[in-house]
Amino acid sequence: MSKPTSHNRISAPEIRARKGTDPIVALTAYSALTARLVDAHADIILVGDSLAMVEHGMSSTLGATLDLMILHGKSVMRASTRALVVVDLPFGSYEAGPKEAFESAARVLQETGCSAVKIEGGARMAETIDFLTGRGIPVMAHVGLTPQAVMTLGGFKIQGRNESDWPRIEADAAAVADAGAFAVVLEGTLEPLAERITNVLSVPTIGIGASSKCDGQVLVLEDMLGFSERVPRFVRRFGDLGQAADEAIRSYAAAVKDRSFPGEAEVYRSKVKNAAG
Ligand SMILES: Nc1nc(=O)c2c([nH]1)NC[C@@H]1CN(c3ccc(C(=O)N[C@@H](CCC(=O)O)C(=O)O)cc3)CN21
Ligand SMILES: CC(C)C(=O)C(=O)O
Ligand SMILES: [Mg+2]
Repeated sequence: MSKPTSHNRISAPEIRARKGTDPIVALTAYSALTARLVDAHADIILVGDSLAMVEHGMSSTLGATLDLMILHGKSVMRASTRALVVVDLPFGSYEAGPKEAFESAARVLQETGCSAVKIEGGARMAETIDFLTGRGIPVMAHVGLTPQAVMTLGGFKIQGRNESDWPRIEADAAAVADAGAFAVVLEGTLEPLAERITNVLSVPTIGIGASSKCDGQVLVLEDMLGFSERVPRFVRRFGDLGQAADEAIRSYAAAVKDRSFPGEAEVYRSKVKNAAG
């Protein structure tokens, strides 16, 4: 029996088994263009609901809808072959209960062909994570700074600044791991707390603004490429593509205005055909 092509991808169990081995490389991608670039080097491509802000100019992630996530998920799947593709379940598509979460997650897997979903929340999401994983849907969890809770948190606030909050965040991470999550994103948490959680958890932690001791790291691609104008402190700009793009677009505009574009090589000058041949 020939293997379906999707089985050439890294699987959720393979990511789980990476705990304590070499670091897991994850990045976001929302489109075919960026998915192709990331697929060459990353273990996990996350179709993050941050696309609401980065790609659609919204001021939070709350405006991402299930239809929008599926549209971007399909695009990423078409242009990737190796990486495990995880799609964020957006705000309002899973919080009401396990059944709502299953219906949303099943749509995402069926319509995009991706392998897993990510949901935000700790202990309160344990029942939902157990329900999904028990029905064939791998779940990546996300605790600490959970951007979908921006309104109740009062902003994108780093978590665990008060040591009295640590037991709650540790319990959240343990609860989602026990419920069957194959990995846990730890976002915007104090470094020693992230290290402690990584040491006690049986599944990999993927850090963003967390700790180099996490089992892997994730960043928003446009942030690390240097496209984003303002970025959180935890972002390292590994490139300056925003400036490179600005210079290219400026040159194009100048060339159009001074009529140096299009040039000889960029126009068609073959002999004009006439009735005589
Ligand atoms: N482009 C982009 N990159 C991201 O990393 C990202 C998104 N969008 N959207 C969803 C969330 C929101 N994120 C954010 C956004 C801002 C801060 C931020 O400005 N934090 C302050 C610290 C605040 C504090 O100390 O409590 C900072 O200075 O880094 C953090 C995470 C991370 N995620
Ligand atoms: C930052 C990552 C973890 C995310 O959830 C997103 O991009 O939406
Ligand atoms: Mg997200």
